[in-house]
Amino acid sequence: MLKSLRTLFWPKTVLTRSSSSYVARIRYLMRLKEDDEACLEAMRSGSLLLYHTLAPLLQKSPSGLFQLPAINTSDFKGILDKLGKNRALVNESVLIGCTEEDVAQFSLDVGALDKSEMERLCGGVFIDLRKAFFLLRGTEAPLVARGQALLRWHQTHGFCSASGHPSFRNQSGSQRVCHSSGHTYYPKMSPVVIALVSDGSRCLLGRQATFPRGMYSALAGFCDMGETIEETLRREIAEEVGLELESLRVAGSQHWPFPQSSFMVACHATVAPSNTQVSVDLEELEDARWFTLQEVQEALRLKKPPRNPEGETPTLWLPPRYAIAHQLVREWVQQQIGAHE
Ligand SMILES: NC(=O)C1=CN([C@@H]2O[C@H](COP(=O)(O)OP(=O)(O)OC[C@H]3O[C@@H](n4cnc5c(N)ncnc54)[C@H](OP(=O)(O)O)[C@@H]3O)[C@@H](O)[C@H]2O)C=CC1
Ligand SMILES: [Mg+2]
Repeated sequence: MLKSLRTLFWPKTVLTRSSSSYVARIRYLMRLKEDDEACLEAMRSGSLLLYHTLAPLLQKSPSGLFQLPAINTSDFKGILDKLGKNRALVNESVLIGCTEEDVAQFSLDVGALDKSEMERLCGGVFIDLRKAFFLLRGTEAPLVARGQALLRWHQTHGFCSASGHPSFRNQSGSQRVCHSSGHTYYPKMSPVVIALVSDGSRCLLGRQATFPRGMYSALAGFCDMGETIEETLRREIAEEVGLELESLRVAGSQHWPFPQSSFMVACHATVAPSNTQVSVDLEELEDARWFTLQEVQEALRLKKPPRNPEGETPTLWLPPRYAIAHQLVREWVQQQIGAHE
């Protein structure tokens, strides 16, 4: 069991940290990305986030909460020794960050090793990332998403699209190079705009047929080549629900790992109260409709997803806390409450 291992839990982000230590850490990470030797050196004293076929390893803390165990690299080498596996596996990990104590953080997919044996030796369980998002809190959800996204990118970008030859990663995993064509490839995110549309008193939510029963989310769409955020959102809302936007305001952004990495730009948008007749594009969405403040507040109060069995009218539920759609809904609720005080 992992009891014999030194397990470090990821520290919480401190927003008031001094800028000098922040700058020093960023400069250190820059060097690790560019210098293979320095990266290998940092790996020796670094910590690892483990995945099995892209499912992250989670541990239950004594208080019953799930957390990400950051396993010391040297302890992980001990596990490989026990399994009779080559220690060089550690070098396949990719750099994902650095703690405030200057410990370099890496993620590694151990899909080539026996899953239950790894779970036993590490004292955790590999959980599908979508489920992990419901279990993790604070800065752990974005960290686990980042680690998975970078591993996935390497697993799916092994060849140069110009020459067809294999491409090779640098030690940190921040890029891949094809020695035949000379092309350098960097991890890619697709830009997406997501918006919570309001008519002043209600908000518009939609669902795709693949969503769990009862789940609705803010409307989203990928940017077409050359589009601005405003153009994408205007087009997507017109395409998906047949409405013309009156205004929009950018409210935040996040990296989203599903199905491939997206860069989500989140907005609050409005339509005129006289222009609320929804016409759903059923190719894109199964349903979209207006929800009242009360309906949304009830959904936010749910502690866990409702059962919603077939044949019964489903209870509304919303994307997980970490999804930016969830944050948009919470902000809208606050705006509505503020407007009526
Ligand atoms: N974090 C959050 O809160 C939320 C995140 N999202 C994410 O936003 C993203 C976009 O939302 P969605 O409504 O599905 O987008 P769209 O409305 O743009 O529809 C998706 C379709 O667009 C096509 N498409 C165009 N460009 C791309 C691209 N670069 N990558 C993949 N598909 C592309 C695909 O069609 P085809 O397969 O026919 O080629 C795909 O099925 C999804 O990844 C979703 O997971 C959505 C809601 C909430
Ligand atoms: Mg869409």
